[in-house]
Amino acid sequence: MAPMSLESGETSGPYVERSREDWAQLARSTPMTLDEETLSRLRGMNDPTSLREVVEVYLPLTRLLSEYFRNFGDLYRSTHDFLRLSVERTPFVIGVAGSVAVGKSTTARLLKELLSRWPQHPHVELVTTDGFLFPNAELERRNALHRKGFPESYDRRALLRFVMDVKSGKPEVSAPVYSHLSYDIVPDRRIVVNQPDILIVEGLNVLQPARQRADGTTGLAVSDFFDFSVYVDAAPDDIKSWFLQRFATLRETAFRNPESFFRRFAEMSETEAMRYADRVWDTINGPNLMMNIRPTRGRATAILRKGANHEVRWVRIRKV
Ligand SMILES: Nc1ncnc2c1ncn2[C@@H]1O[C@H](COP(=O)(O)OP(=O)(O)O)[C@@H](O)[C@H]1O
Ligand SMILES: CC(C)(COP(=O)(O)O)[C@@H](O)C(=O)NCCC(=O)O
Repeated sequence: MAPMSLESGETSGPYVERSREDWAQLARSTPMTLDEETLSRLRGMNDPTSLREVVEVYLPLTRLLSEYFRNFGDLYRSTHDFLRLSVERTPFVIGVAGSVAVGKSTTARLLKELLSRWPQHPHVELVTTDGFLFPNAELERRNALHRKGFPESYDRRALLRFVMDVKSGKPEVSAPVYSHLSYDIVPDRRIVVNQPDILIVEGLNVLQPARQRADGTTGLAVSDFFDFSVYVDAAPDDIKSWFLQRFATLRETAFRNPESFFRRFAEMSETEAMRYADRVWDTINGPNLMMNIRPTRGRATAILRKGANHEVRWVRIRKV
């Protein structure tokens, strides 16, 4: 069978695809719980996600998620009855994947906010995988400082341990923290996740399958613990232009902070700084997208495909 083209909007096999218009119809009667002020707090830099986008794209997604969540609870209860186990319910885990600068953070933060507002008020936690990047000194030792964001730049074992601990119901599981300001892991700082009902794990590589070991066996990957996953998708040229626009905005804002690792880009000429950003895309983030991130797209439960103006044009769902 010829591989399915995601550009043409076809539907085939175990997937169903809905145009933006059809998708929006699926949650027509769902009440909107977010206001403009909350949305502006959740939006990433240069991300124009509107309240209309929340109503037409994210509410249907949360309705679908609530079906998965309910079924997950039923399955969990019945299998535990069968096994005569009396363990507390463990969290429902959602992965959010996609390129650098595609808007994953906005999607993940929106999901956190909308799911927390469900009638049963679940406790929702969000963790980004950048905390599991190796510190710069370790990346340097591994000759991988120019590979930040590639699968090998993460402490995958620690990330897997973190997700497994949370998923198995352990209290107070902690994760390291990354700072865009210092461009490094923050020493002596951890965030703590305490038995949430829902855990959202957001990052470039969260849909990667497990690696094969030298002896030919495969281990586990974080994606093995996902109960639902979302891939935020767009044309690579659009994502590159969003990355460059964001870099230009960061030059005017965050990079001006005297403590910013990127301070020198606020000080050099715009042409020079933008030439650097273009090179970062062409040598790091672009190749990582094409070689590692995009190939995991088909593994997601839901794909949100954005157009050049950031609006989601169509949604693809795995039927099974
Ligand atoms: N150099 C930087 N300085 C400050 N903030 C940054 C920098 N690079 C990225 N960010 C912010 O970090 C967050 C994550 O960015 P990214 O990993 O590109 O994911 P996405 O754009 O898909 O949400 C975004 O909110 C972005 O605005
Ligand atoms: C921090 C990131 C690797 C993304 O981390 P994630 O939370 O998606 O794992 C990325 O946003 C980034 O800043 N890449 C750096 C590329 C570079 O300038 O070297």
